[in-house]
Amino acid sequence: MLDQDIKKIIYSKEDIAKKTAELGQVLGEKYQGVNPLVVGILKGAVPFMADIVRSMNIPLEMDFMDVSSYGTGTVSSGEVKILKDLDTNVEGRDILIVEDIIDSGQTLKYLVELFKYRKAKSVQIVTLLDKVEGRLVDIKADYVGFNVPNEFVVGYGLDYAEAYRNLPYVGVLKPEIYETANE
Ligand SMILES: O=P(O)(O)OC[C@H]1O[C@H](OP(=O)(O)OP(=O)(O)O)[C@H](O)[C@@H]1O
Ligand code: HPA
Ligand SMILES: [Mg+2]
Repeated sequence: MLDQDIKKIIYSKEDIAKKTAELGQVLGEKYQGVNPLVVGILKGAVPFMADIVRSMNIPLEMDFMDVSSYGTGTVSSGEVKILKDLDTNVEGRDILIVEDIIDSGQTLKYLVELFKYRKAKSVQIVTLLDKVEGRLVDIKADYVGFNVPNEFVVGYGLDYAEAYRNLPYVGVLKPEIYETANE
């Protein structure tokens, strides 16, 4: 079973449900009356996006962008590629970017600059996990679920080589899983 590859659970299904409800409540109040464009970053943000928007009890629009810099490994290539762009024009819009994790910060730095260049009225970030020790560029989220330790984590959207996204919790993979893959 998928569970057998996990060394330890860091945030349980219940921890995540409580946190997304709290964040959604705060964001619903913050974005009341402005019809924000909530942008989920594929594919990792899908479970978090689905939970957070259902806790925001206000009119909003959703769109998705697919960017990737990790490929099948555990280290960012540093090069952010757009695999799917937004369908929506962001000019004059209040944008809330939804991410599963900020690690090196390269993905979000790129996106924030892109949306500002496209003349968004405001750009804010909500991330479930913030791995501050991973940071290589200067970027901060406006809303953070949990500060995660400097380990490669999987589950609740986060993958290793595209697997484990469907775990309902966030956990640390047993090191032998990626060590054998690198041999
Ligand atoms: O701060 P960074 O070092 O840029 O890392 C964070 C980004 O990396 C992951 O995406 P990935 O590129 O693996 O795509 P995925 O969501 O499809 O897994 C994650 O979902 C974030 O988008
Ligand atoms: O710790 C991580 N796990 C999965 N994907 C990631 N992308 C950046 N950091 C991580
Ligand atoms: Mg990934």
